[in-house]
Amino acid sequence: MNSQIASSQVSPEGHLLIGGVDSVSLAKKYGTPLIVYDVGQIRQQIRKFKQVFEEEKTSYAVSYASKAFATIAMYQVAAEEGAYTDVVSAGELYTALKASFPMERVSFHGNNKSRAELEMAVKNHVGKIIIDNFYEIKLLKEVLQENDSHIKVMLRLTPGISAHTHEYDQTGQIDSKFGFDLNSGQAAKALQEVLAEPRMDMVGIHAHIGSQIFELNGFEMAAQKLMQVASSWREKYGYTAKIINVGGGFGIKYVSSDHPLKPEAFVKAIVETIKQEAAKNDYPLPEIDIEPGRSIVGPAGYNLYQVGSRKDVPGLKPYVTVDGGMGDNIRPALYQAEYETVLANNLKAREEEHVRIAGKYCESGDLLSADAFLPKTKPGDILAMLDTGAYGYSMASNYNRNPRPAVVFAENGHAQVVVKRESLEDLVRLDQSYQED
Ligand SMILES: Cc1ncc(COP(=O)(O)O)c(C=O)c1O
Ligand SMILES: N[C@@H](CCCC[NH3+])C(=O)O
Repeated sequence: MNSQIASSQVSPEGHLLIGGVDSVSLAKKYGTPLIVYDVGQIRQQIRKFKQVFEEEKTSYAVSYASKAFATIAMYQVAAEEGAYTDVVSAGELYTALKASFPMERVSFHGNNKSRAELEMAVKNHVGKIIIDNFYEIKLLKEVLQENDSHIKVMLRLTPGISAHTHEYDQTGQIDSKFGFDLNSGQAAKALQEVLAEPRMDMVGIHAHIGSQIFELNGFEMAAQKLMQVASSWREKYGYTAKIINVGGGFGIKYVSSDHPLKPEAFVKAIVETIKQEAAKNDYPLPEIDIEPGRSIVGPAGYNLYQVGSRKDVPGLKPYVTVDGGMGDNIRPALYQAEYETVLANNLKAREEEHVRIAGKYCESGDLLSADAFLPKTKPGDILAMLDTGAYGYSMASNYNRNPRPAVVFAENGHAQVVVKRESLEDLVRLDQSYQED
């Protein structure tokens, strides 16, 4: 049996249990493809992050990077667990508002926030704006004046660290599109501009080096760099950062060859680095903020699919086709991301063939798995792809006019639909007929 499945997740008839609920019954009841979250696992991960900070006795914020999975129910769970959250668009902010997420715990990120988005953030009193560029300083200044308002801000810095991860997932390297560059003096200029603006309360600095990172080193370097910048700004400009935010990016295990540290181990290393740097430079210990997305929701998510057609290719791995694909999980096509897959309706069956799991979309690249080791499958079987909770549903599309799947939250043996399946009618809801004059 797949080693990523705990024995407690196997029902007596050999079905996969998610949050104590039979996944095969869920597939029958709600249809496939279906996205199911084990909510207990989400809560547990947030608690583990918080525990590290509590043990280290530092002030902190665990800010859930909601781009990984942004729905009303998810913001509610994050709020219940005392997490903060980051949003990167009016849409995410609107969803957080609908979830009654406490606005003072929201940070607004983004490298091209529009005037309308900044207005929405200011009017709803979000906790912090993480300023990314000079244009944004100007826009925000205008918005604050027009609304006779004040807001806490942080500056996003580009620390010049190339994290070991997929090129598309790097964000801290010098030529990144995100943040103010340190070496050219951009960052110091931004600091001066922001300090000169009485409506902006400059509370600290931020860096995020990338996503799905396995090594401690990049995070330690980023933490050290931020503290060095903070110390030099204190000396040069008399400015003391109250918050150091080191972003997210803690890697998770997708396949058996992945060996990441526990997400909370990354945080411990970051806190220790910041403490050491603070002691070395006699700097008042700042609040330490993190922004994990993937590590909070990734391992808790499962995509359930029903097996349909099969194509055998002499001498090559067969294609086993399912009723979903790149529309509900673009990551394999976009990043060659790998996942483990199990036969959810018979976990006890012996794996006997290597297959390719193809999606139903009209793209040869629509392969959910290039190599899955599975028992022999037949049409109607339910496959569960594991660890799909981050950047799956949030990057879903209606390609080929396929409706997006429903999302179910399962916890303590109960399941509840938290996002309905799109209907065919939903697909044409915004369409208008065209009439020639
Ligand atoms: C600024 C920022 N914070 C946090 C995250 C979350 O990253 P992850 O989901 O890898 O933890 C991202 C995404 O890479 C990001 O851009
Ligand atoms: N969508 C990416 C992560 C993006 C992180 C956002 N900066 C992934 O699935 O790996």
